[in-house]
Amino acid sequence: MAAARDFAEGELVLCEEPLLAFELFGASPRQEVLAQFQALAEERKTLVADLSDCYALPGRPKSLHGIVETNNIAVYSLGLEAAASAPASALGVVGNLLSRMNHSCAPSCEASWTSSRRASGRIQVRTSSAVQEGAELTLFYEGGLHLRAPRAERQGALSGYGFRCACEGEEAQRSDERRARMGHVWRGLCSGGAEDAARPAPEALQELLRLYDEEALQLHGAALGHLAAWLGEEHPSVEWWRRRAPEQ
Ligand SMILES: C[S@@+](CC[C@H](N)C(=O)[O-])C[C@H]1O[C@@H](n2cnc3c(N)ncnc32)[C@H](O)[C@@H]1O
Repeated sequence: MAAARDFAEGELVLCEEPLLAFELFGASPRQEVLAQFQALAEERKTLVADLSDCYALPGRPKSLHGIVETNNIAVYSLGLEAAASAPASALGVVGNLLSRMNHSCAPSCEASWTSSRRASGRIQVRTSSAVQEGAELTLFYEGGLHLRAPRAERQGALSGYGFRCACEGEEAQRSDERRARMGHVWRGLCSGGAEDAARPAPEALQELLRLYDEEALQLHGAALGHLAAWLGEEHPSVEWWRRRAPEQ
């Protein structure tokens, strides 16, 4: 999907009612998807069926499962109501426009849910940096979960989408080191480094933000969702990050 005009950072690219939106870490996502699909109006069923299925063999029919695996984008949102058993508030979302977007490990856009309530929300995509007319509008399919991981790990996480992300180039080695460091700092923040409520580990957060900048990753909304899910919305680190997040 290419930009039809210039977009400023943080601009709304699309906002749509999802075709399917299921709990990624729910007890039975396949059954949930099937029930949602069966409840769709006929024309919306056709929109789902028109999406690609990277699992379908040549000449053989597509399957709902294959379409969902190929097209669901993981979205983590602050305060999103989730099943009590879920480790994070995460939805797998299939959308008529959303699912036309390609993946990039340094994406130009970020997807989020418009509401703290799953039932009343829509999926929206905003640019995370300025995008020029004609440039591709891309998303990180895994919703940021594997964003702070080296290339090999990202490629493994993306294998279910039926393509191999071609992050190459001279910078690949340095990028791997930076993302490994991002993962390390991130895990420190989530498992103790930011536990002290009076002192939200500002050095670690600043290092993390600097690494985001060096990687040209302006995805603070996704980072915010993860922090909130793991530390709780009231944690000072979450508040610190919230001030840098794009408008919802
Ligand atoms: C969610 S769909 C994306 C929309 C699809 N390109 C279309 O034309 O409708 C996912 C599929 O797009 C392709 N794709 C997405 N991002 C890609 C990338 N970075 N490199 C290669 N193929 C990609 C893969 O075939 C993948 O199975």
